[in-house]
Amino acid sequence: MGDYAVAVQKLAIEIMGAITESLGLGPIYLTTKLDDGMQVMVVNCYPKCPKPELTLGIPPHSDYSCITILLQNSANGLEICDSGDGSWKLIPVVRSSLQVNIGDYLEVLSNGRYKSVVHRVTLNSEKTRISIASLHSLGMDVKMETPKELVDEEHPKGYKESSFNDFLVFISKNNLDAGKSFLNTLKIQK
Ligand SMILES: O=C(O)CCC(=O)C(=O)O
Ligand SMILES: [Fe+2]
Repeated sequence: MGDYAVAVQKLAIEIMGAITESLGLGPIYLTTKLDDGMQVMVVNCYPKCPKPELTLGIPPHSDYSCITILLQNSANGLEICDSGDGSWKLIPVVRSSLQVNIGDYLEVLSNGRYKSVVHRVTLNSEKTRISIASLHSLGMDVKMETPKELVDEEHPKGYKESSFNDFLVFISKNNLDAGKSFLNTLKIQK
């Protein structure tokens, strides 16, 4: 697990380099902040369920990360919400691959050009599902903000800045199962 954690952090920094480059910010824009930042590893186990239609493994949420890199066993279950019509789409497991999800931080950084993905996990009656999620973000008190290069008349600043600590304060006071989203509290009403 230790070797995997180190390798996946390195990969996250590389992917984020490509993403910041795609935003015109250059490939090392966030490297130091991510290197010094938070990596949260979550190991999820969803046992077989005789009546999977009656429950969920994880309710709908978005991740408070820049990106989340997910390693899964062969049991399907991850679904993402189609922001167009609100329908749920199954993400089939592809053998020997990692799933990369965009988190709230990247939506803030990119001023909405990249969208944080709302996802959930369903259960199944045949197989136990195991996943390891690695969430990559900045340091506890380091605020993520939209750089001025990504704000102009056509793209006014859409998000307030926030840190991981701000997120922790939010979840300690709100029930995320009730559909409350931290990202929504950051959106600037236009
Ligand atoms: O188990 C999965 O596929 C997703 C897990 C997840 O969404 C999370 O840990 O935030
Ligand atoms: Fe998640």
